[in-house]
Amino acid sequence: MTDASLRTPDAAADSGGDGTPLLELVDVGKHFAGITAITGASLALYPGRVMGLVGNNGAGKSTLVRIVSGVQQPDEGHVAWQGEPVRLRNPRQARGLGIDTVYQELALADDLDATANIFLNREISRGWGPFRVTSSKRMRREAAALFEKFAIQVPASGTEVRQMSGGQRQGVAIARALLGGSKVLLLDEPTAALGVEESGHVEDLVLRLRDHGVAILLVSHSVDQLLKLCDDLCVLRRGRMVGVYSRRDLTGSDVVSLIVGADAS
Ligand SMILES: Nc1ncnc2c1ncn2[C@@H]1O[C@H](COP(=O)(O)OP(=O)(O)OP(=O)(O)O)[C@@H](O)[C@H]1O
Repeated sequence: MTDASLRTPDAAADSGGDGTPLLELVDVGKHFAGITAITGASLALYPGRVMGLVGNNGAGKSTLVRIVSGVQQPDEGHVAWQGEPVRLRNPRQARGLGIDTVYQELALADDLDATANIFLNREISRGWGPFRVTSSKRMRREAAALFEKFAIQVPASGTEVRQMSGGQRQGVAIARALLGGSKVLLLDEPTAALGVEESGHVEDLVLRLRDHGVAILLVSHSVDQLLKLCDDLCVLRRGRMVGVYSRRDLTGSDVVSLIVGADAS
């Protein structure tokens, strides 16, 4: 691998200054044999802003995440990247642009340490041909620097991730996305399996990512968490987009009302 692939995001380095979103969904819809999973979904993600994605079970959140991450393609509307329409054919293409997803399962290699996990399939090596060797020292150094930059409290080397806490594992999975140069991070219920203290650590990390200019789409069922972390909230209900709201305009009971469909007033 080359040094150029070792990019971590930096504040507002990309679009956003001119008001163009990094990523936009325009009237996106997806149907399965007569079932509307989602329709009329429009939202924009900007560097250094957190968009919450909220809705009851079956509201269409996962479908929307799968569209943004390139797993599924919309059959209505379109996706735009830095103002240009784009067709995200698969997750690899999305990652190539800088869109990465951290799913609840995390998909870590349990028997490897944090450094090996974040460099998995993109190991740094030196030399050439039969003399090519992986540069463990340099990977450990770069992993440690990345953990320090985002204050991710994990042992960089020597501890298998299976021995780590849920919050630490979440940190490793997020670091892996950052190492690939993610500008847009989709976080799928990152604290669903965590206790109060560990959830707090992950929430702090989300805010640090935001402060470093990452655009975040956060799926969460916790209204408190959404109000704490998000700048904007996109509310879905039964496959339809209810709207995108500024967090400043919402109380917790407004959010609940929007989710279940009662009059928010
Ligand atoms: N591949 C599929 N085939 C058929 N129906 C699907 C498919 N994927 C999603 N759906 C349907 O689309 C609707 C939205 O599903 P989706 O998983 O996006 O909701 P969700 O908000 O993520 O729900 P949850 O919080 O339970 O994960 C549901 O009615 C679901 O059954």
